[in-house]
Amino acid sequence: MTTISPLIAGNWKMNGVSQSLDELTELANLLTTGEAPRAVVVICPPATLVAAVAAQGASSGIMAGGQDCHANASGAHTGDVSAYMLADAGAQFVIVGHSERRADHGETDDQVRLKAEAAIGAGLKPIICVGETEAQRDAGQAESVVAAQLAASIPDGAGQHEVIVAYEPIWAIGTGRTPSNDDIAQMHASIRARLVDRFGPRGNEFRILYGGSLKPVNAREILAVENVNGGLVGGASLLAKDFYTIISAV
Ligand SMILES: O=C(CO)COP(=O)(O)O
Repeated sequence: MTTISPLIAGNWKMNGVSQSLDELTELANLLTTGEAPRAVVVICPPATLVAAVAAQGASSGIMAGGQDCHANASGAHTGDVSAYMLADAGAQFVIVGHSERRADHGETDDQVRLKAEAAIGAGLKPIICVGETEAQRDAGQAESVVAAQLAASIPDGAGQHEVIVAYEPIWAIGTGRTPSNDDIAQMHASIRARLVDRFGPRGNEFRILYGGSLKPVNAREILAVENVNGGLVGGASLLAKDFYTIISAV
């Protein structure tokens, strides 16, 4: 099995104004004064802060990412931001297909795939999110739902680029609940198998992140689960100390 360098990404969601960059400064201090982090560290702030995070994070190795992008490079799309614009602002990553966008904006797998393609085209690394609802898990459909999302959301060209998958069970997001380690292991193994099926040995090199109530208290055990190659952190990424504790748990 190829060794994959783990990645911890903070998704600030619609939290954070310019003062929040104080947290970034604190995180940078923790990262540069403590033991060198064993993970690639990414912060995905609101679009208004991407340029500031990219500029301010650079000296401590923190990279910036967007939380979404439009599938087109430019055009009449009021309120949207393209992958090129994020790259131009200094981003290196972009989250696509987050369940909150799938739910709030009716985003389909096809749209998510087009966004991922746009991201790749702009030189960004897409973090493609998948995950089941609680009802789907209770009905024993979690793996088939995620498999269908993977099949339709990941572009065919992903094997030639750096594409990251994030498994985020919807019922675990912001709830303080997480799947058992066995359930996480089973889902990540299933995702891995599908990636290898589709992309051959290259499928072993994709990072598969876990997201959903990843916290300082559970990070060490979740991040140690096989095929968990890092995390996508919401609430706990807003405080530098908490986020640093998760990074250090790798
Ligand atoms: O949605 C998430 C990250 O994208 C997870 O959010 P929480 O860590 O707040 O559960």
